[in-house]
Amino acid sequence: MGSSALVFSPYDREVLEPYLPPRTPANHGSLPFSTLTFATSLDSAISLSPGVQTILSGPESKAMTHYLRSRHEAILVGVGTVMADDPSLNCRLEGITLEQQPRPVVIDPVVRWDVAKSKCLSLAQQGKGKAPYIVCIQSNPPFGQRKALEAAGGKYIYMGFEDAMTDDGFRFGWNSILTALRDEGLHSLMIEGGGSIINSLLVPPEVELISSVILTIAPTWLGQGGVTISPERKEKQKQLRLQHPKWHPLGEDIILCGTLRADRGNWLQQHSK
Ligand SMILES: NC(=O)c1ccc[n+]([C@@H]2O[C@H](COP(=O)([O-])OP(=O)(O)OC[C@H]3O[C@@H](n4cnc5c(N)ncnc54)[C@H](O)[C@@H]3O)[C@@H](O)[C@H]2O)c1
Ligand SMILES: Nc1nc(=O)c(N)c(NC[C@H](O)[C@H](O)[C@H](O)COP(=O)(O)O)[nH]1
Repeated sequence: MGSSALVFSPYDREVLEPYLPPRTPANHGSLPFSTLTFATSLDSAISLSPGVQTILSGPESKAMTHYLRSRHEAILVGVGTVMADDPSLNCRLEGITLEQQPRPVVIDPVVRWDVAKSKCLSLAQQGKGKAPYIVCIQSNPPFGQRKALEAAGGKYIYMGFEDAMTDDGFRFGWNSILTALRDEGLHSLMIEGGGSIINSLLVPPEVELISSVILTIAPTWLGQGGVTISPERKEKQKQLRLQHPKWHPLGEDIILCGTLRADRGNWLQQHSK
């Protein structure tokens, strides 16, 4: 995505409003309002392959993503995404103050990402975004990286070792991740990807932690071999279906909003036009 300021219309903002975190944060103690949001192709791919950044959003839905960034206190991605994209993870809408910028959160269990060389940290050093919080298990990250991160206002958040080890590496439970972020004072979280992060959230019981879903669907097929969104289906699991879906065309793309959480249904029914 480029660096010029973006504009998102008041009409489009109103359409999204029922799916966004309340402007006054909810009860102290509750987990962050978590919005799952990503751009997908018609064949459910979010990129051509794991290490490749693939632009799917058109200019209008790109502006929407930046509006979403302005409406959440944090923006979460996995280490695969920061390694592939070296993203800015800031909001480039006109008139956004540093206070309104989202806090980037990167899930990076064994600290593979060199934050000191990242665009994201460089922007924080220039006052154009906040420095990231890195969720990891590694209790001794490289000294130079830690120094640069902390000097810019970022930090490592250390998760417990005991529960995290699986056959294919370290996996933190989503409840634990959201609890750790709540304890950092974050009330709302926009989860942008990548594939591993999204697929691991779209299974019960984790799916109940997602407050809203806002997808960009681009009119393109990426073909086989891409990073696809297709969560594991557990035995006897019911079909996972978006509740209270709302379709909203934006440029050449379509935005699909909805919820997966039983307790959000009534609220959405009352507030959706
Ligand atoms: N189209 C979009 O909206 C969009 C959004 C984000 C990323 N992407 C693309 O997705 C691709 C990256 O996806 P990916 O699946 O390879 O990487 P990812 O960003 O999902 O990161 C995966 C890594 O995160 C860590 N991780 C994930 N869940 C964890 C958990 N519960 N506990 C501990 N660690 C966990 C693991 O180390 C894992 O290897 C890139 O090509 C990127 O461009 C696209
Ligand atoms: N909404 C959206 N449309 C896309 O076409 C695309 N590729 C992404 N990808 C999300 C991922 O998190 C990327 O890393 C950031 O979109 C890049 O982020 P920056 O603009 O550099 O901040 N997201």
